[in-house]
Amino acid sequence: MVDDRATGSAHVEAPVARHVLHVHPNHEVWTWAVAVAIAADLRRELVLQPRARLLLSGGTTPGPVYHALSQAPLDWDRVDVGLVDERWLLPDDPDSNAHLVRTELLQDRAATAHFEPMTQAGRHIEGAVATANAHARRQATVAVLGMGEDGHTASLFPGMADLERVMHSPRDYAAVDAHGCAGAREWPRRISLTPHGMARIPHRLLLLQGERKRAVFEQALESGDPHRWPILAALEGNPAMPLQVHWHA
Ligand SMILES: O=C1O[C@H](COP(=O)(O)O)[C@@H](O)[C@H](O)[C@H]1O
Repeated sequence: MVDDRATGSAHVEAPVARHVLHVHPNHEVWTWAVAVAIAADLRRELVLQPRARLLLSGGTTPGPVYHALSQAPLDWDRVDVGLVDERWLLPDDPDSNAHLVRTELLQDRAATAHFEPMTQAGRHIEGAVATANAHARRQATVAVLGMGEDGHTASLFPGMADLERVMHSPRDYAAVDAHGCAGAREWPRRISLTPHGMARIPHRLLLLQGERKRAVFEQALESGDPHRWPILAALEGNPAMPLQVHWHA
């Protein structure tokens, strides 16, 4: 474990470094450390490229990070913001991932970022997937991932009917049907980044909170079975760019 004396955070590199675990002492340090890491990745990209792309997850975990990130001094008008996954809900539905991004990130300095919601009134799910795949032709710089206690990431749920097809899809995004998966809660119809899409993104951050999620992540690593533990898909990618896991108790 390596100490970062300035923040009280520490990080552990896995023996074959497919991930690096950053252990933060509390929620506030976790929030700001993750926001600063995302901003640094975007800033580096904006030095090299005219625009940068950021893909964001929804759920209950990342809101405070997005809020902190909205205050980062960046050329936000050169940043495109897309989604890692979306529930088949309209973008202004309070349970949509788009709503979380709009209310927590696209404020303050980040208000000028260009947002690409996945859903639109009157659009069929296949049309929304096609648009998401068209946007994905532009390589994303950073993806912020979450994980449910069932081991799902994005909208890749263990046991869902479509999992095999989606796990091997050659496209970046796919429509998924997670009927019967408790982790999908009341939104089984979704659009998700696929393992193929995830692996193309150089900077992948996984945000975890609590002992339970850390234990689930460790159980997944131990098992090595991505069908039981879709979170393992987040480990795939450029071996020189391991998944950055940020955790606090
Ligand atoms: O449904 C979803 O859940 C995961 C994890 O959410 P959390 O509430 O456990 O933080 C999230 O990463 C994903 O984007 C979302 O659609």
